[in-house]
Amino acid sequence: MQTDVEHIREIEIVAQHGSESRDPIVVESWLRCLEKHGLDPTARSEAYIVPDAALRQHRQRSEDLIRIARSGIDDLYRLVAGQNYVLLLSDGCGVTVEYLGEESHKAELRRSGLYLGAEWSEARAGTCALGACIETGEPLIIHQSDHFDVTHGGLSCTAAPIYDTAGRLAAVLDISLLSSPVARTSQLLALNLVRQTARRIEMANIMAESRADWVLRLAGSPDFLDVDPQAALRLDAGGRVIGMTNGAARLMARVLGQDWRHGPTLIGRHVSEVFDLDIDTLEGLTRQHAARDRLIETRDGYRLFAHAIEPRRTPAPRAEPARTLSPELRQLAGDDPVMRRIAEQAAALAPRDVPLLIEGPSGCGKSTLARAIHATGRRGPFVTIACETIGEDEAAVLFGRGDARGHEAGLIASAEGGTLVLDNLEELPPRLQARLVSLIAERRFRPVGALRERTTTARVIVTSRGSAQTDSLRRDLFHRLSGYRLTLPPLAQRQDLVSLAGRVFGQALGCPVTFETAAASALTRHPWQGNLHELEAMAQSIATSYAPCPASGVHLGLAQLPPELWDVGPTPRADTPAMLRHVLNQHGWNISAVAEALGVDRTTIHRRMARHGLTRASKAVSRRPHA
Ligand SMILES: Nc1ncnc2c1ncn2[C@@H]1O[C@H](COP(=O)(O)OP(=O)(O)OP(=O)(O)O)[C@@H](O)[C@H]1O
Repeated sequence: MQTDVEHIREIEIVAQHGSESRDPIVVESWLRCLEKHGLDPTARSEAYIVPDAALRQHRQRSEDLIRIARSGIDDLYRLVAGQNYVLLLSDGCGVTVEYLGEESHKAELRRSGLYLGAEWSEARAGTCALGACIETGEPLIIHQSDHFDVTHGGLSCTAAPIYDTAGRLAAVLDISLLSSPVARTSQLLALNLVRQTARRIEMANIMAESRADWVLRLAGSPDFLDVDPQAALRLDAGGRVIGMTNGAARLMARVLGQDWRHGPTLIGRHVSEVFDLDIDTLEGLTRQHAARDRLIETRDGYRLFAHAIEPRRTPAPRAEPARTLSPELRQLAGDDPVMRRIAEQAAALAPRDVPLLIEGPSGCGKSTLARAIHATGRRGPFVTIACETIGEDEAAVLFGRGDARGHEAGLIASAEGGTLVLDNLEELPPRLQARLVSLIAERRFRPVGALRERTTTARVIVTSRGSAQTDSLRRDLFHRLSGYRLTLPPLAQRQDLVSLAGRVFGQALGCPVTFETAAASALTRHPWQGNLHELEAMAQSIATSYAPCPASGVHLGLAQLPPELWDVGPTPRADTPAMLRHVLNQHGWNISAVAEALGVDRTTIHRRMARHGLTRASKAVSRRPHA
């Protein structure tokens, strides 16, 4: 058994020379504690229990997850309780929102932090299973002297992450022992148990969310396929992925050559990019067929058994909620199913007093969405802070000032009663980001030089260009926001690209704009790396050639579009969603005319429309007048 002095000495040696004997996951966490969190191994800090009001907030945010996780964690606790384990469920900030432990040990457990409300983020508690699991996204064991802080040196903790169906870390499940006489390897069984329970909770979650959609469940063996699958995907009527378990995210990422940690970027990919199947072939994978026959292959050559579960038919049409969208959100959603779903989520969140994170690449419409949410749900001022314009020493611009040098209101105070948008927050200097944690979590902020904190009633919306899991957007800020997060797709993925381009060109030219098929096809194949910024710039670049524009409008061919669109690459498949929508619009949704134009029969058009989720309801949205 190591003494405290030996433990601190070991951390110092590992910091300089690395370690052969410690698990690399532990070594990396120690280094993060020293370098990223600035923790001191010689300082002992007792477990921290958040105040009751903060705990209530954390539990409220995790309510849905706790409900769904309930039976899984009860089962797990029953399995391990006899061996003195305590079970903790933490949210993405490391705050324990659910706890199962022996009542008779309550006082000791509370002292050690194995208790409701204990905060186990790495930044606060040093290396610990919950904190390291949040940082790495991996299941892991932190046993006794693996802990950074000697205060926790008796604990043995094993944790696994739970992801939501959008691929974001939602919670961490942990089982811990107050003191364990045995070696680290004894926890390997515990690790498997926690990992399996986390997987089952994710499975229950995706099933609860997917009643009206296809679910594709996967397993390596036909025997467990229908009872305990390893991964699951939720698919829309067009075969695009709209939800997944972490097992499925890892599988997709491997096939697509991406990092699974960027889970949200996998949403919207087509199932046929990952497996040798399409929405039309899912019926052959339902339980009507023997499990052994439901074999599919991934695009990188691995075989898996699959179980497709059909959507439950409900009498209410799915497009119904679109009618309840505010004009601003309806305009923003255009005629794209993914955007429509985002607009529906935004409409539900607009009246709620919660901080929001909107993310997506530059120019995909983050600020516009923030404004639409404000217009939908709030009165009062709408204040946008362009974070790239605020320097390290300009805290007073944001927070105001309240010292001998006088009083200054600051931008945060100017949003009182309205909406405060922190635009591209990752551009704000890290020291100022740190000061925003309490603004986002509790709406409190302290003006420069002031002794007291102030509160604000402004609703905070943060936008971010990157994947918010990057280091520049502080992890604790990100976790405080991650419960309410809207991820906008890049322009190239939008199904309504051609009609949207028509609107943007129409605005620039000052008259209605439509496109010939070759021009529309070029638009759908351009990568649009600058998203709407690039589309708007392109529209502006040709606008002068059409001034004055005839009131009857213009029908643009490929030659009238800028040369960067001429190199159109491979011939388009006429059934890509954006092209099909374009041809449908061109022919006033007359299926016979569309079938004739594309040289296929009407049944094929109906099948393709179903595959891409193009319905008469979405047609109504597409025919809105030009903005
Ligand atoms: N749905 C939409 N339809 C038409 N135009 C849009 C839509 N959404 C955004 N725009 C326009 O596209 C441009 C870029 O949008 P916006 O500034 O909201 O993007 P952003 O993601 O916040 O960009 P950045 O990351 O550069 O700050 C703006 O001129 C905006 O008016």
